[in-house]
Amino acid sequence: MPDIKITEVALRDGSHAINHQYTVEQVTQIARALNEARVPYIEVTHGDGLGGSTLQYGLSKTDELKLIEAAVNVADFSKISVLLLPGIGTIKDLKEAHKIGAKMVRIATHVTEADVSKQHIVTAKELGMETVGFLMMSHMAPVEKLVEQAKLMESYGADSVYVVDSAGALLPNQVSERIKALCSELNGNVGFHAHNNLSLAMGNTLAAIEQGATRIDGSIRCLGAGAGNTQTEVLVAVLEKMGIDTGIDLYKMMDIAEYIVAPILPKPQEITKDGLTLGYAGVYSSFLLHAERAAKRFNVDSRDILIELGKREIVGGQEDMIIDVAAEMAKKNKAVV
Ligand SMILES: C[C@H](O)CC(=O)C(=O)O
Ligand SMILES: [Mn+2]
Repeated sequence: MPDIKITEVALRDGSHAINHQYTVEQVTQIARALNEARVPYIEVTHGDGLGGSTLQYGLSKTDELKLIEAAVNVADFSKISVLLLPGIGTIKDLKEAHKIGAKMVRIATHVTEADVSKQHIVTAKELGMETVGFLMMSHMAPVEKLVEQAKLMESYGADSVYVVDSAGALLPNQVSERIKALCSELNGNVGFHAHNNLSLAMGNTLAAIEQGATRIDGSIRCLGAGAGNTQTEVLVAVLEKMGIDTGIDLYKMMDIAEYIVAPILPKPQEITKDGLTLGYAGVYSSFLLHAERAAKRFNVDSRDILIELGKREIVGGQEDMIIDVAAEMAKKNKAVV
């Protein structure tokens, strides 16, 4: 039994970074290779979870059930996971994903809205799926609130609850206090999902592990929203050096990153000015491309849009506000000229 169980999220969180353009061929190739490298969990879904393919969130090139099925077909070791945000994905979507072979589901809510996850968690458990509560934008709630919400998810039946640093805004001490509190208050596993917008994904992940988190997310070659997540192959190497077992084959992961994932990246994953602004302003990482498009359309600075979104505490599901904010800025700029 590995000490730390890693969920590879490039085929879900990375969907944001490539504008939801995954093909069946790409998912098949990547999932097959990750399975051979013995990654415990591989998450495959639209970036915004089941049912995310909409004008609001971005249309997928390929029906996500086809992508999930493609991954299931080549994974005899790895469990295929799906993400579901209540309000975007439905119980029907969950049942369909389960029917085609998804073994784990992560039910994601804003950090203060765990109560909306109840029926989805209950249904997932009834279906016999491993079930995870995923508390997004965890930097926006004080520790006590986070604990309260995590306990709710556990009371509905979640096997694990994650602290999700959606904006890549948490500092290491803030991760430590959150994970420590959850580990002492919950009976199940505690997990951590990072974004690298402030270059802290690895440091924060190690802080989480030090405080007792045993479920950790990573994206190979950093293929995730914003500046990406904790880079999985690097994490495997670091943990190996620390004597922590992940059960994952390091050389195979390096090869997948170099020869399969890097060639499909539209551009190398790095901390750009906009990626950095996400972490600095505490904005949802998946807003990056939306804000960049709005900035171009309205001829305003994308950083100003992101800073304003942060001030207004805009969260996932409010993507239409990105356009509103950009339009307002353009109007103001015009008035000044
Ligand atoms: C729907 C989001 O992209 C989920 C996630 O990965 C995060 O909040 O971070
Ligand atoms: Mn994420």
